[in-house]
Amino acid sequence: QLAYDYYAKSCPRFEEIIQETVTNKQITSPTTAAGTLRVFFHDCMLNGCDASVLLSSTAFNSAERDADINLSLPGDAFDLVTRAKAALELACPNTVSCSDILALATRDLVSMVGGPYYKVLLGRTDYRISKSSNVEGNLPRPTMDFSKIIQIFTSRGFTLQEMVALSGAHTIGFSHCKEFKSFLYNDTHYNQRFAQALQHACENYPKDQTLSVFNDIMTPNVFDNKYFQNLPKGLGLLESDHNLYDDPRTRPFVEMYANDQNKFFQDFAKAMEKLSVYGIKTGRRGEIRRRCDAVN
Ligand code: HEM
Ligand SMILES: [Ca+2]
Ligand SMILES: [Ca+2]
Repeated sequence: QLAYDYYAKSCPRFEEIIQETVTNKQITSPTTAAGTLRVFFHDCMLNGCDASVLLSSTAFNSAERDADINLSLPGDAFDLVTRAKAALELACPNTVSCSDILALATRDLVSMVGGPYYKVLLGRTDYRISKSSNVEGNLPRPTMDFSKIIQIFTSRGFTLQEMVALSGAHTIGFSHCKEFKSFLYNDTHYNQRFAQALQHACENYPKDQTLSVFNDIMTPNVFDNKYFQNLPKGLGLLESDHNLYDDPRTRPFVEMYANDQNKFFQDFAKAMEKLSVYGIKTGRRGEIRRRCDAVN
């Protein structure tokens, strides 16, 4: 049922409208690309790419978005989907799912900031269930035991190599100080000057909870393989970033991608295609939401 040209007849301008919306949003808010990529990842890992992460809580339901780990998901990503949905409802009412919008917008943003282009199958429907209580343990945290992080990926059918390739997403975007602050003082794998700079940058945390730093200090806004080149030099930010290089199970893939950006792009593109169809719903298992933040 899924097809690359799923909306060819029902909404011929679908791809064009997404492209337009994404371009306008990314130009005015350059953090949109990373934010949207992370939202998409968090949606897909939890019960599949079904836009469950986009639902708002109601009086009767605390949604995924309000789970502790998702509170830092940036408003710009949700705003992007809202804008695309509004434009699409004008062009072709009740036709395009929010999960398809998020999948395609993510692809366009990745390539807009320099990453690889890949094809996205379309025809997802949106799930009606989203519970904050389902989140814990299903999304990786930097402080988790590394074997647990590996298990989160492998239990969903991703190989170690695919996990490392996907983690290359940290070549863009930023992290809040709370995600690495305590680790800064306990880890010997940091480059010393980098650790000092980070301590300085986070000096006012926790008084100022909004303090954050770039995931990839070399090229924070460009999708490239610098993230992997940083890791062996102690320039990784999160404990989980460090673990990718320190753990012998994943180190060979880090080294491979650090040496070969083309290989990283090829593997990232393939892994994203695989992630994009993970756990998706079609037909009556879901619905075409009228608004992306509420069930019909
Ligand atoms: C390997 C396990 C992973 C862990 C432990 C992890 C953890 C985190 C954390 C803690 C942040 C900072 C969030 C914040 O403070 O706002 C972050 C940011 C980010 N993550 Fe991950 N992540 C992982 C894998 C991934 C994967 C596979 C992707 C996408 C395919 C991804 C995409 C991103 C992006 C793009 C950002 C930047 C968000 C922004 O700038 O708004 N991460 N990650
Ligand atoms: Ca989901
Ligand atoms: Ca980069």
